[in-house]
Order: sequence, then structure tokens, then C-alpha cells
Amino acid sequence: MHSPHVIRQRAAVSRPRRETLNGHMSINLWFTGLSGSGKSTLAHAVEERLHLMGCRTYVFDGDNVRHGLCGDLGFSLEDRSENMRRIAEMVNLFLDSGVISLTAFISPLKADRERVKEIIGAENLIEVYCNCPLEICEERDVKGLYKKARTGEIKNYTGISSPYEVPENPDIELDTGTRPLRDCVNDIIAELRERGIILH
Ligand SMILES: Nc1ncnc2c1ncn2[C@@H]1O[C@H](COP(=O)(O)OS(=O)(=O)O)[C@@H](OP(=O)(O)O)[C@H]1O
Ligand SMILES: Nc1ncnc2c1ncn2[C@@H]1O[C@H](COP(=O)(O)OP(=O)(O)O)[C@@H](O)[C@H]1O
Repeated sequence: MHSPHVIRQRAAVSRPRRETLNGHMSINLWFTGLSGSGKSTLAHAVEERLHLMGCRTYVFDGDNVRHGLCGDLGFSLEDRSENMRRIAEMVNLFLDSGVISLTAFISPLKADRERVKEIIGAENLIEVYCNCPLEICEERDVKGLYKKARTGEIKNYTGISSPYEVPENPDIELDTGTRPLRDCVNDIIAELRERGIILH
């Protein structure tokens, strides 16, 4: 709980003014899916496309969050929940800054994803479910961690020894197991156009 003596300063430069300057709306693309499902790859590929279109963007992923802001957190369900809460608060600030943020975290539990929507505001977030079967994620084993999870060297590994609750009504669901990356990127860009987030 914050101190009652912390009073908000009203900014003269507001989110709508920043959006007008940027020439696009701010939004958050919240990628969720198993480790190896393609969240990071897709987030960076979408960012690349948007950047080339002149949009202001930023990707949050384990690399820039779990080493710093959330460096004190592990992979218990409580720590994952706190990880997501902090990221959601960060996303809120980025929304206000006029940026299109892209967040690539497993975000395994439905209740935590719901809380994220409460913090950010459902209208400010597009939930993208990277739907890739565990077998393919495990076969990819991008970081070699599934192997370690199977031998028990890593505990509480999502999909092996820790749950992943499939999103029931994601805004976008992509078959990242078989659909080519370029097509997945196109689907997301199309959704941003349809919602009027980007105009070209
Ligand atoms: N126990 C356990 N379970 C799942 N993942 C693990 C674990 N330990 C380490 N890792 C690596 O950390 C990445 C997932 O971190 P996230 O912050 O996205 O997880 S969460 O949203 O808080 O559940 C995940 O990377 P991604 O492949 O980017 O998903 C893993 O490489
Ligand atoms: N349509 C797709 N979208 C994203 N990644 C894909 C796709 N098809 C194949 N891949 C591959 O799957 C792997 C996904 O790894 P990564 O992006 O690190 O996943 P995550 O961030 O979910 O752990 C990469 O090697 C990527 O090249």
C-alpha cells in the first residue's frame, strides 16, 4: 500500500498528446505460452516490423526483466505472480508514455492474467496466445531447460512440473508450432490495423 502522502502530479504532456505526436495509439501486446512456444521470437519480430513502420515500441522479456527489476524472483507460483504484477505496473507507465509495449512471459495462471488485465485495463491490452504443443516446445528446447526439467535438475518447470492454464478467450491465438513466423507477424499487424492502433 502506498503512503497517503504520495500525491499524483498531473502531467501537462498527456498520453493522447504523445499518441498524436507518435502517429499511433499506445497498446500492450501480452504474449503468453509455454517456454519455447515462440513468445520472444514473435514479440521481437513484431517490434521489428512496427519499428520499420515508424512506431515507438519496447519489448519486455526475461532478459531485461528477470535479471533486473525481477531479479529477486524465482519460479514458485507466488514469485511468478509477483513477476507479472510488476511487469503490468511497468506496462502501465509505458502506456502512458505512448509506446507500444510487447511483453513475452509465460504467464501460466489464468488468475494472474486476469489481474494483469485489471491493472492495465482490458482495453489497453491484446492477449496473444502462442499455442504450441508441449512436444514441439520440448523438441525445440531452445535453452536446453526441458531436458534439465525432465531429469529433475530444474524443479517447477512449466508444462513438466508446474501448470500452464490455457487461455480461454485470447484476443489472438496463433499456431506457433506450425504456422510460419511471418504469417504470425502479419496476423498481429492486421489486428493492430483493425483496432486503429496503427493507421498505415
Ligand atoms: N522453472 C521454470 N519454469 C519455467 N521457465 C523457467 C524455469 N526456470 C527457468 N526458466 C526460464 O525462464 C523463462 C520464463 O520466465 P517468465 O518470467 O516468462 O516466467 S513466468 O511468466 O513468471 O512464469 C523461460 O524462458 P522462455 O523460454 O522465454 O519462456 C525459461 O527459459
Ligand atoms: N511461428 C513462430 N513463432 C515464433 N517462433 C517460432 C515460430 N515458428 C518457429 N519458431 C521457433 O521457435 C522457437 C521459439 O523460441 P522462443 O521465441 O525463445 O520461445 P519463448 O520465448 O516462448 O520461450 C525459436 O527457435 C523460433 O525460431
